Amino acid sequence: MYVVAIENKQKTVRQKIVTGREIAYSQAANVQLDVGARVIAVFREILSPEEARERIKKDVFYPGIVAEPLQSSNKYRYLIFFDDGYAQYVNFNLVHPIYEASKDVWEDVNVNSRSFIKKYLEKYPERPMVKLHKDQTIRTEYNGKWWVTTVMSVDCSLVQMFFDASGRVEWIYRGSTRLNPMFKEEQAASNRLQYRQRMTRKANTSAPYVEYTRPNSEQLEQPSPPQRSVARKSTSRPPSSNNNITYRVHQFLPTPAREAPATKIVYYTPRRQKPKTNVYTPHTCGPKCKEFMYCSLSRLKGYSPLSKPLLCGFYRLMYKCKNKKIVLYKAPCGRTLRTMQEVHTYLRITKSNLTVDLFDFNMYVRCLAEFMVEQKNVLIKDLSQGKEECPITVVNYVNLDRKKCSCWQLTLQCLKYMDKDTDPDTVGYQYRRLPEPIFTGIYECNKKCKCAATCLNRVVQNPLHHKLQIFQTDMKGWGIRCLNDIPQGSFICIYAGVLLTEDMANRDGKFYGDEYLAELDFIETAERTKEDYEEDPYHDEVEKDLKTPERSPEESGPDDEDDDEEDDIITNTADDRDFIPANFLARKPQHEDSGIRTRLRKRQPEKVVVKQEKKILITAKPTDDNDTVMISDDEDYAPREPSSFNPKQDSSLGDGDERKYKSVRELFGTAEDVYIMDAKNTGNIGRFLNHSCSPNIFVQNVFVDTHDLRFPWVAFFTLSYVRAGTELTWNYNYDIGSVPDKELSCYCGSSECKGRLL
Ligand SMILES: C[S@@+](CC[C@H](N)C(=O)[O-])C[C@H]1O[C@@H](n2cnc3c(N)ncnc32)[C@H](O)[C@@H]1O
Repeated sequence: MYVVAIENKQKTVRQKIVTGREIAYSQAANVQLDVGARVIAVFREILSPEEARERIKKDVFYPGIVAEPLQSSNKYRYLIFFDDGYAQYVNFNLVHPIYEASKDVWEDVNVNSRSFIKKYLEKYPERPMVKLHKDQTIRTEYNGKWWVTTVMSVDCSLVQMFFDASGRVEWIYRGSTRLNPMFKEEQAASNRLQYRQRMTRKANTSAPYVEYTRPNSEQLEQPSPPQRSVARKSTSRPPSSNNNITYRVHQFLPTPAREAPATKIVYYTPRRQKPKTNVYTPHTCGPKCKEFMYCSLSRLKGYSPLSKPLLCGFYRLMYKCKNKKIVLYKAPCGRTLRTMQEVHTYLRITKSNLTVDLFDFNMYVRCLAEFMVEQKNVLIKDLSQGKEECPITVVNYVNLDRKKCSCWQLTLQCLKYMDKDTDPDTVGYQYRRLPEPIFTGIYECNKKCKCAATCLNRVVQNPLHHKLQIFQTDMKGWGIRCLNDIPQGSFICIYAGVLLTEDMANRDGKFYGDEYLAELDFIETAERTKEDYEEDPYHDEVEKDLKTPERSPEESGPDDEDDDEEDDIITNTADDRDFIPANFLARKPQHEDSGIRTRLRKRQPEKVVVKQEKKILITAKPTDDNDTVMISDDEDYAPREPSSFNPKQDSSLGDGDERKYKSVRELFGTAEDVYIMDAKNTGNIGRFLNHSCSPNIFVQNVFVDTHDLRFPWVAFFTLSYVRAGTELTWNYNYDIGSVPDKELSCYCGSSECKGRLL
């Protein structure tokens, strides 16, 4: 215990007995403080011009903990989590160590922030944070409710939010669960049956997401209690009987080569066996036009799909038209084909056995390019051991009328959830390609339909089409890359495996690994997306209900002082550990106002001032009630409105995404749960597709042999044009932190990488 002499305004001195946890040094530390250090630090408040006229801005010390050390990435400031829920960057000379701290430092913190601080320190340096940028809109909690807020600015780990309805402005830690994406991430980790964001929601690619800083395994403890025992990728389905081949995995896994093989792109030159005939002479196209072809499709087994028409005698020409480059095909008979529609019609009337998806009008797609690896490095020439050959298609295209086809109509149900002006002809397969995912699923024609096998609504039921290669990646084990350019929306393959129930998957996954488990969660994904669609009016209602005061200029953006801070970035590249406060002071003139503001606060009376004693400052009084702390003296201390790092515990507060209806899955029985596809021992090439946070293929649920919503096939399509030699990757949509004792770093290498898979 320490006896402290306290002088009040009237200069009368009284004595007080306090513990070492209630007093701090009167000087800033001259060594780097570690994360978790117990400190008092100055909190800088923002004053509006009117307030500034009325009173002077006071430097007030509040107790807290160091949440980030001084480092170049945060401009050599400490991030301080104040006990009463505020967060702010503070210059090191305004941070004073507290004299003593409990072994578990969070025990000294106000009860409202305790669990947050405890979890933060236990997990540090892993810090999931919402990745945000200016003008982004998300929901943020305030006073037990979710509000629509807009990002005003981002400063390292803090974000300044503008509450659209009330005009409130607040700085919030980006890892706070008061930010809805962060809240949902936490919910997902603790709720086995949460509803995840899916690749089927392509529109969400710019939505905010939670990013995990790469953990330092030595410093990390194990994550908090999760609910599931194995990891499962979202969405997949094997065929019960289909021509997508499955094979035993171990048969084609040779020892990986130590060195990456030399690679190159080679361009085929079509060998013209007949004199060039593509000069047009007027004629009516018909089956006779086929006679101009150099060879039949059946002789082109093993060639890439896009090269086949060119090898058969078609020319693919690039023209410049009004400064725009366009692609044209010239048929062997000389007929010019300018669009997919013209190609489709031409192939039909000439009764050609070429299919329309062998053509492409994207000028960047290189039809004759092939990615080659040195022969000696080719480990297996055919992964499917002859089973997965290029299809010999029987061409008999019928002009499928979408309006009359009940399968197409089922696919078009998704129009209900799209912009009302959406043209139905642009939804779903476009000449056997899928430009965008459809979250309500695709319904293909099947053997019960009257149409031919070459119908435009039969895609994933066909075998592998593109040349793929399994290769050893640097960090992710085996992966798949394409050997030819692949146009956007092309079907790659399905995800095949053995179907397991939830219980079986948990048991098998625990003992034999869960790397190849994928959930058939079409129902949950579709329902979730539908509800999101229906929720849109909710925002308007919320906003209507609230008065929207005008934003004052000083609230509407950072003031001049903020601009100054931007100029103060120190470009010191030395290790953060080398930081010596004294040198820093000598190098850089002290900036009066370099602490970043956390949020606007209720203004407090003038008397909130810290008394600087010669040796020590009286500081935080740890309490278990909401009175937070004592600064200087009980008389002088005026507590501010407490803030928080977590949403207020309000039973009515969901994740802002509460479900309104019963799930369709319940109609199948009370014991029904998602089925899981296990591709560990029996699967197809889909099992080798790695994860990426910026994937180039997406998952589409397709109904082929059954319309039972529990059993869609899961098919992969290209999200964009993919160049030969590129690895094909999808987004696993794992729930980070959901598997006990399991952490998996992500090595996708994308600039958007979240840092963790699990
Ligand atoms: C379905 S398997 C993919 C094929 C796997 N690479 C193999 O060699 O069989 C999933 C596993 O691949 C690895 N993996 C996939 N994507 C990854 C990524 N982005 N970062 C790290 N590991 C990854 C992980 O070990 C994961 O459990």
